[in-house]
Amino acid sequence: MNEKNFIKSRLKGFYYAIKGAWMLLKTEQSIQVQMVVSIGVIAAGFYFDITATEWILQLFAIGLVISIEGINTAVEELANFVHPDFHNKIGHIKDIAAGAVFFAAIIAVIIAMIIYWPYIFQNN
Ligand SMILES: Nc1ncnc2c1ncn2[C@@H]1O[C@H](COP(=O)(O)OP(=O)(O)OP(=O)(O)O)[C@@H](O)[C@H]1O
Repeated sequence: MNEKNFIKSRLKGFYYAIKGAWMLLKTEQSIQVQMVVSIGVIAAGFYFDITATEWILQLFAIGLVISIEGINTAVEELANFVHPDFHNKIGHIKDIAAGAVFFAAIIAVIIAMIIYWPYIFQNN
């Protein structure tokens, strides 16, 4: 593959990724909820004027949750496509994918508590 084709295929990959991100935002309620929560904590970040390190942790947590939620959606879509009917194995696969989101969400909540607890409850 020459250099021009390489750049072209990378740009195409980028376009598909943007398209996928837009589809997630437009169609997936779980992603829309995560987006609203993310906007809320970003607003809180500005309101409490959190430090650069806290911003990094907060943005990392937001990225982690939204990314895993997106992968969970892809797993669900794939499961529904491969086996549209009820099957214990499909249920198991979907539960595991949802479990991954749970881990990320719990960590994000803990990070948010560590960041905001001092700003909210220790006014000094
Ligand atoms: N085809 C299936 N076979 C067995 N269990 C399923 C199947 N589809 C869903 N389940 C069970 O229902 C749970 C929720 O499924 P899913 O995440 O697809 O949500 P939904 O309520 O079916 O649809 P949506 O999230 O799109 O509103 C799964 O974690 C799994 O336990």
